[in-house]
Amino acid sequence: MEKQPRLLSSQLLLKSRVFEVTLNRSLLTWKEIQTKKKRVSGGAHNTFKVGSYCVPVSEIVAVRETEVDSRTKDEGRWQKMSQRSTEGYPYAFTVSYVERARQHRWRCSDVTFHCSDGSLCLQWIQTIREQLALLTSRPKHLLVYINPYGGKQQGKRIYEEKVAPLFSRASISTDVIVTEYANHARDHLLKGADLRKYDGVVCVGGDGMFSEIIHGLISRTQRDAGVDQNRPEQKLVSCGLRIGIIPAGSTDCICYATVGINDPVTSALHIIVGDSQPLDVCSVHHNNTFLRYSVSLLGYGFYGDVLTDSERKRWMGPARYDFSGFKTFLTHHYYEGTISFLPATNILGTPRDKTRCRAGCYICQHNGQLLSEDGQAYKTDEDTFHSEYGSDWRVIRGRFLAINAASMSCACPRSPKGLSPSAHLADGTTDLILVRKCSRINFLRHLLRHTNKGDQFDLSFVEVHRVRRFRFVPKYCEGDLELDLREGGRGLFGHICRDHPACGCAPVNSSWNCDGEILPHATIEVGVHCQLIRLFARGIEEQPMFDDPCVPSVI
Ligand SMILES: Nc1ncnc2c1ncn2[C@@H]1O[C@H](COP(=O)(O)OP(=O)(O)OP(=O)(O)O)[C@@H](O)[C@H]1O
Ligand SMILES: CCCCCCCCCCCCC/C=C/[C@@H](O)[C@H](CO)NC(C)=O
Ligand SMILES: [Ca+2]
Repeated sequence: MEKQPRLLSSQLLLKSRVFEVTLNRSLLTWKEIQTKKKRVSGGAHNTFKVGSYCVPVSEIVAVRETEVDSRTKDEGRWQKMSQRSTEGYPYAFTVSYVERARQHRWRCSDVTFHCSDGSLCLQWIQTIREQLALLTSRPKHLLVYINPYGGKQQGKRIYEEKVAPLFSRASISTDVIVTEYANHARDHLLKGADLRKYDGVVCVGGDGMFSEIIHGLISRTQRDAGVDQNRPEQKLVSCGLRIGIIPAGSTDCICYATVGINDPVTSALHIIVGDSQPLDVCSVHHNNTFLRYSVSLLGYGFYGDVLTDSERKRWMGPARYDFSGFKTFLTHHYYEGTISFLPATNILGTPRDKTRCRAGCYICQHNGQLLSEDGQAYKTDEDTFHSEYGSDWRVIRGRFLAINAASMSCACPRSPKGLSPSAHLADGTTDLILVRKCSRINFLRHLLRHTNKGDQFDLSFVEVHRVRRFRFVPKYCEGDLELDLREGGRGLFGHICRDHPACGCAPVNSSWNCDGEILPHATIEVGVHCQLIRLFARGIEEQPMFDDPCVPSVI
């Protein structure tokens, strides 16, 4: 690696020991000067190692002047520091930086360096600040929406106690709106907010709240650009503002699948360092009318029924999904219909390969580049689009327990590898998973494989296709019949019995679960818009970085 010119280098005191501290354009390093040696155990001979640490400048949160007291704070308790320990070093500055912990968790840690004179101390502070100012991808002013009722209703507390102090340490100013009703954030983004003032939007809540934010932002962007969202084949304009997710919901699938953990401090730090992760967005239409956008799961059958049932049990909090999941599993309803899809061809990756979408994903970059070069998915090619029964499209009629389209892995704490473990965040495709009618025990095998190492696709009744577009038409959908059935119309068609002798009144149609919202129609048409939005995230990092030399650990 090319050696970077030093911007500053001084001998400073850290915890009573003298370190050579160096700053160049990309790294802050501190190396103990060998006055004392640290014994490292484990060898036949005694070996000695000198502490040497480094932090990338891009992961420094802030630097501040620190008042030197005879008392110093150490690991949460106040300790008396001997007068000798800071003698000759009466000035100090503290660097806050990102430290990696287990399971993709980030923490904000502090290191305080003591200096022999005041001007040197100020020079360090000023030079580090100048370096931080060069990081133009960092947000300075954010618009924050808090859903006080998401998840365990802790959104406001989480933001105030864990996130706001970090934003203020990083000199990020915020306008905060605590929502007062559902769709408050969406409508504010769509109609009220002056978005030119902000470098990004932050959503404190769960997947449903995130969905509100993207609907506000995407629709606003299309409206401003004069783009008609009702045309399914329309190429959409990508959004300029990045979105940060502070997880405070029940599933927090989008946060988990893009960061690797649902932890508010980790997410806040990804926002502060100005990460950027593009994300595919599916548009969902019914009869040439725009319905909704989806970034994670579009699920018909099992996941639609789980959601429909769980919405009536919101009072249970996150546990409602377990309750409704178990209940829906027992009902074991299947649904008939026709699914047609346009397979994604000439791309890297398949839904059954072992590659995982990780930070800096090559497959996303490669496939995204292909799409932007030839505009393949949106040639506004009425021909391809309408040739449903032409050679490009595939058509499958059948009885399904579940039809799931996963535009990302949909990993979440309940299923750490997700519904489609090899799906990509930004490759312009969605993984269409068809689970045909099978026995309860087989369906259970499929479900349980979401939670263990088993391959949930390696079952005769499951198939998975990586697609750019798909359509679904339920068997029973003529005219108003569909609506009548869906709206619980207990009228003429409300109780159509099929071969369910036990209940005698199985519903003929399910509903679509669209990122946790129920769609009003079963007949839908879906297209993937490659990298339409960007998050303050970087994708899941390849491995816990404990052994990486470039974190504050002994080199
Ligand atoms: N002030 C509010 N009052 C009532 N509902 C709100 C309010 N603000 C937002 N909402 C709605 O609450 C719904 C659920 O919120 P959210 O997604 O934050 O939590 P969740 O459903 O518990 O979590 P998840 O979506 O991860 O399962 C969203 O659809 C959102 O539109
Ligand atoms: C009877 C055993 C069942 C075990 C099943 C475990 C499978 C869990 C897979 C969960 C995937 C969730 C995908 C995310 C969907 C979100 O969009 C949505 C809104 O938050 N959440 C749900 C639960 O619909
Ligand atoms: Ca994708």
